[in-house]
Amino acid sequence: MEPRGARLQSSGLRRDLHQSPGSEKMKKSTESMAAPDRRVVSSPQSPGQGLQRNTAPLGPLDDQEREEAEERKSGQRAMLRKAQEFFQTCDTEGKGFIARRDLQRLHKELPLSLEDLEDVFDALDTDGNGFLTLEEFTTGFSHFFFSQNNPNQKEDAADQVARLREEKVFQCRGDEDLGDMDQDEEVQFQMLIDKLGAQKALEDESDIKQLWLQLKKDEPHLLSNFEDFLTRIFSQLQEAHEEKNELECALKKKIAAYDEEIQHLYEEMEQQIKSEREQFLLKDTERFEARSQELEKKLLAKEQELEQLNQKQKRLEGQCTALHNDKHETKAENTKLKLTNQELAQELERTARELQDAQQQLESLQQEACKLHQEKEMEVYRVTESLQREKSGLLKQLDFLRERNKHLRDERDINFQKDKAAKANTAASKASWKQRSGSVIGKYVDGRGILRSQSEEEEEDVFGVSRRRSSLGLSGYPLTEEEPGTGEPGTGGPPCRALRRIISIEEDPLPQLLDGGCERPLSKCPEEEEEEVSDQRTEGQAQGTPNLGLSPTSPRGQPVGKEALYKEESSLSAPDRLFKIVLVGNSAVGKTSFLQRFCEHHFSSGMAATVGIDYRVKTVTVDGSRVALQLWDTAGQERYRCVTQQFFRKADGVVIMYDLTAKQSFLSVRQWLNSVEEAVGDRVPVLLLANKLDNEKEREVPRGHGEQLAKEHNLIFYECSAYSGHNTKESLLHLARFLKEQEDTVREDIIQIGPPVKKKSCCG
Ligand SMILES: Nc1nc2c(ncn2[C@@H]2O[C@H](COP(=O)(O)OP(=O)(O)OP(=O)(O)O)[C@@H](O)[C@H]2O)c(=O)[nH]1
Ligand SMILES: [Ca+2]
Ligand SMILES: [Mg+2]
Repeated sequence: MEPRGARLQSSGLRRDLHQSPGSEKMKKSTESMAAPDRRVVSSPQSPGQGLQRNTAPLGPLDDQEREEAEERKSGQRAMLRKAQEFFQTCDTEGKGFIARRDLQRLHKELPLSLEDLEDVFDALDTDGNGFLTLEEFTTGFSHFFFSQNNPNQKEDAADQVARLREEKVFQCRGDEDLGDMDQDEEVQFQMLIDKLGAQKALEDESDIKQLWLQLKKDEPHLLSNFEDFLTRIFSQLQEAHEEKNELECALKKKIAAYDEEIQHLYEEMEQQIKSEREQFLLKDTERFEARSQELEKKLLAKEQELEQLNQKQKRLEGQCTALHNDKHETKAENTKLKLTNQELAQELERTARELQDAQQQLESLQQEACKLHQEKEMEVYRVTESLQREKSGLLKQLDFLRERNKHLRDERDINFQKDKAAKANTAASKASWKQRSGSVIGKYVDGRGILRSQSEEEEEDVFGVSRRRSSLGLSGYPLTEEEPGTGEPGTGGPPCRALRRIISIEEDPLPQLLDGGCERPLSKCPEEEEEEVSDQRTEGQAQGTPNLGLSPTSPRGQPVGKEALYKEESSLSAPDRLFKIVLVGNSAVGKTSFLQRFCEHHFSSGMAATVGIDYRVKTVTVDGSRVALQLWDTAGQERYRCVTQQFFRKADGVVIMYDLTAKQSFLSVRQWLNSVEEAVGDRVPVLLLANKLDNEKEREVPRGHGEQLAKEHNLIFYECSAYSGHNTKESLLHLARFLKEQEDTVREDIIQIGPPVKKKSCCG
């Protein structure tokens, strides 16, 4: 139930509005409400449309009325202004209309209850749409105003105003004359009020009291009607009030129910939210935990990695330090090594100097040795040469003696009759020397035997020489072999002396030719000059012919009286160097025949087997230089092998010969190779010759075998024929060239003091 004060206040406001538009209270309140915009408050406003409409139907007025109208008009304007100001105060948001709640908001600022304000709103909201336009608002205001101030308005309006005026009067009077009321009347009225039961319904009973008092005083007959009316009204009011209370009660209940429901819903919602939140939190926590575990794992891994890296770094640091130390050590060592190096370099320099000195010394020594060697060779050659000369002289003498012998034989034939016994003797001795079993010496021995018996003085000289020629290197072996055959042992001193002379290859010499001496080496083949010409053909022909023409019938082909001619020629072509070449091979392979072909350019069948050793010298031109070849012809017969062996030692080259028509001679080649190797190793080049190529019909050794053997032992290989002369010269020239080239290389090496050269391959 609303307090009484509120109802009174509400009527107070209405009173204020009716009484004076410019009343202080209202002004104050509106001003306070419009405080945010004072300009609006102060500026005068043009009157609204509704105002003009309302003011238009004013009729003709007298002066007083005009004054009143004027007054009304100004009051109207002020009222309108106030209404607008109030409207704006209410419409704080500037929407252009006032909603119910806008007005309700003012209940704190205005001395009105919410209920009063609602009543005001309902009254102003003429179209009932729930909000007040400015027009509605001002119209409402002016309606109040005009209905209050204009008595010429419609009847109901006039009534209203009159009533309001009465009210006003009563109020004033009530205020002023309350004390004047009779105690009696007061009691009467109270009784009425009690009867009506209006105390509860009426907040301010003064109005009714005054009305009742007035009625009682002015028209007492209407009083009962009024009282009935009041009773009816109040009963209705009571009913309405009760109804209202009931409704309020129901509303409250409903509100409570709603509240409860809302509370319930709220709680439910809260519960739901809570559970949701919890779930979410749970999930979140789980996720967070999982994530944190993951992160922890990662962190752990990272930490381990870090640890590893740390260790690595430490290790590297350690290594660094070690390396640093090493570096220092190495530096120190380096310095030491450098010092050592310097020392060594100095030493090396010193050694090099010493070496150089030594080399120089060596060189000079070598030169000296070379010189000595040359001198020696020259000496030996000179000796050989003199021997040759001697030999040649002796041969001449022999020829002469043979001639003599012939003569003597002739004489003997003449004397045959005289001495028969002597004749028979001589014939027998001669026959025994005709066989091949004999040796070259045999011829001389044969001659000597005869000579000896014929001429004692001449014989001595002749035999001395002839024996030497045939028994070279044999220590008089032929003598013991052959003398018995002749039945004439070496009785005299001279023959023994001559035969015992040993000419070994060691003593063998560089020809005197090298000295450029004019002495002619008689041991040379008679056709030597011709041979040289074979290299330089034009010369040879001219020289060769006279030789042959002069040649006497001597078996060894040494023409008498040729010596002078050779002497002259020899001076023209002195050899640069001398090579000693030893020929070996089984007996009868044709060594002697080969040499004869090579040196003398002819072949004689029925050659006697060589006894011991023989030699020839031949000068050839190889690549523009003169080379003297000292060719040692050995005896192939078994019994002379030990002699042959000795000759290998000083040989520069060896020729091993086999007979391609005699397989045995080829099979023996290996033995010969062994012998050579035993004596000189493999430092000496070997020429393997297969002789008798002319006799192809009887060939027993295929060419391939010879080639194969040569290849195996790194030999020079030729097939030749002493008979036809095929390959005789070529093969020996090949060997000579090889020897020369080898020597050239060695010489160069000696000069350069280089390392010793390996033996050069001969079959290139
Ligand atoms: N058909 C032919 N017969 C030859 C050839 N060479 C040599 N003869 C003959 O073979 C025989 C032996 O010749 P020699 O020259 O005495 O043999 P050798 O090798 O000197 O013999 P020894 O002095 O005993 O070592 C002789 O009857 C020669 O006529 C040749 O090329 N062809
Ligand atoms: Ca409205
Ligand atoms: Mg021979």
